Amino acid sequence: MLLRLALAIDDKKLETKIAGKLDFLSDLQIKHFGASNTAWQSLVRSCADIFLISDTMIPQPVESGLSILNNLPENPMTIILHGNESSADHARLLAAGADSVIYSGVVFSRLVEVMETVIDSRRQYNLMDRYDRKGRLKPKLSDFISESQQMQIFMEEVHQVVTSDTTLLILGETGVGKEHLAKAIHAESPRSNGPFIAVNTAALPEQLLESELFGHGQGAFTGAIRARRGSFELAHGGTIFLDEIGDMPLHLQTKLLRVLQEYEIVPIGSEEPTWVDVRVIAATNKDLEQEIEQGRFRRDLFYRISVISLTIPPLSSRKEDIPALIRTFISHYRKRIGRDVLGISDDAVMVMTRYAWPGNVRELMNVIERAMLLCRGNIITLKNLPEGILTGGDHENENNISTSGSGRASGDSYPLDTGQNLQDVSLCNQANIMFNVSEWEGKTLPQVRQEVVKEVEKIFIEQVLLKAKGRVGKAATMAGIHPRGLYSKMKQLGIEKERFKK
Ligand SMILES: Nc1ncnc2c1ncn2[C@@H]1O[C@H](COP(=O)(O)OP(=O)(O)OP(=O)(O)O)[C@@H](O)[C@H]1O
Repeated sequence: MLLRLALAIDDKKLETKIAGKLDFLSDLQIKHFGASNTAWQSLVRSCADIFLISDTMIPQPVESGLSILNNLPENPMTIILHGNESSADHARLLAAGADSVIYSGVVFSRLVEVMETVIDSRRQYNLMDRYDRKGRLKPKLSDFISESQQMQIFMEEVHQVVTSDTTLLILGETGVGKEHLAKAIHAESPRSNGPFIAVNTAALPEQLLESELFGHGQGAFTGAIRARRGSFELAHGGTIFLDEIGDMPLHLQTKLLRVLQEYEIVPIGSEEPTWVDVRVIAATNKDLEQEIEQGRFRRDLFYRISVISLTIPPLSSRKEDIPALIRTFISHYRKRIGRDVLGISDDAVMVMTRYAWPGNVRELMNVIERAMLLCRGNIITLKNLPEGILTGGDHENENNISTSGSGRASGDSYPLDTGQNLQDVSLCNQANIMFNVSEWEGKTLPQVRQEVVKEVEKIFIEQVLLKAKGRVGKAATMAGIHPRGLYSKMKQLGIEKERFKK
């Protein structure tokens, strides 16, 4: 983040000397306000992080003057240069809320030392403010679930680009984890000590977005009573994440292109460019090539941002990741919502694995959170899942299903899709997926046959009931048996039709 230092010192020579000494700090932007009668109003609206001002600048009584500065939204640090050494005056200013009071006649090197310390602590404060107050999850690349081959290949690509400082374009369907990935890349990049600032470019009207990105000066437009710093300035030394870049208005695309070429921003209403050191990660779920064809996206900007592009595979194409993601979210929400939910039944996992997840990981997270809130015991069951999931949506990509790693226990069940969806799985794997093979040890073939038949019947009946949405008559027709026969089987196997009703 760029730090703003506001100087209003009644000794012009001293002000110039201090500015000259601190000018080498690349994250410091120095603004001079002079010592005129009108300087105070501009100071208050300057959006500064640090004020270095003469005591003569503060309106009387000093207590109210300092309280105005202390109540500014930036929560600035105030250093007062005092014309005399009187410790009583210094104590009064400190009691009134100044962070530091220095005698203006002090040795110059001592004054610079104090300033450097204040600037450093402000840097730390800004970082703490960004990361700790909101207590957000800090994603790590190592936490990305990659049971599926698609995700393993994808994460290899990610690891190759994480340490480079190049602009990145992350593509993928909505909710697939583009911002999550951008945060993880930032956290493992050499910029991880700097801020990560995310801006959703589709969420704001054009003028607000421009101000959000580049900032504005005081009086830049009606209502701009105070200066405002833009996200590029806040992201100085770190990463800016431009979400939904495909929705950015054309005229801002031109401004953005300039930033990417020159690394300079010009706040609205200002003519003074400011240099920023920022890595840009952009994301979209739109087809940018198509947007270019339609004249809605600049080709030159596309080339600039897509030096490296990463496409996160949709959840529907990496269903092997679903059981592990479910477990991760259960333990995440267990802590967050304080519910003693320990796991999820296998039939619920199976149904979730077969669902198409158009809202991707976000939708999966929401379904788990909801299920945990509804769950009466400590295991999530089919009853806790929304109808849309139970009826399976369009059951897209069923041939991607695998439940490896779901930790099945004997006696649990899930509906099996008969036929082709297991074609490419070896026989041995099929057995392991469907049954707890280790429990067959020491049993005779007739005993195992009886157990297996019972299990297969259960799976099959659940499958037809699921398809028939709990209507026993329809399920019996699909199963090719009499409804009475199906009822008695269901009773014997402990299957309740209510679980499958819409
Ligand atoms: N691999 C993952 N592990 C854990 N949580 C994840 C993962 N991927 C995504 N999430 C979570 O899913 C939710 C949606 O992710 P995110 O906002 O990054 O998606 P997105 O692709 O940027 O969505 P949109 O296109 O709608 O902006 C977030 O709460 C995020 O923390």
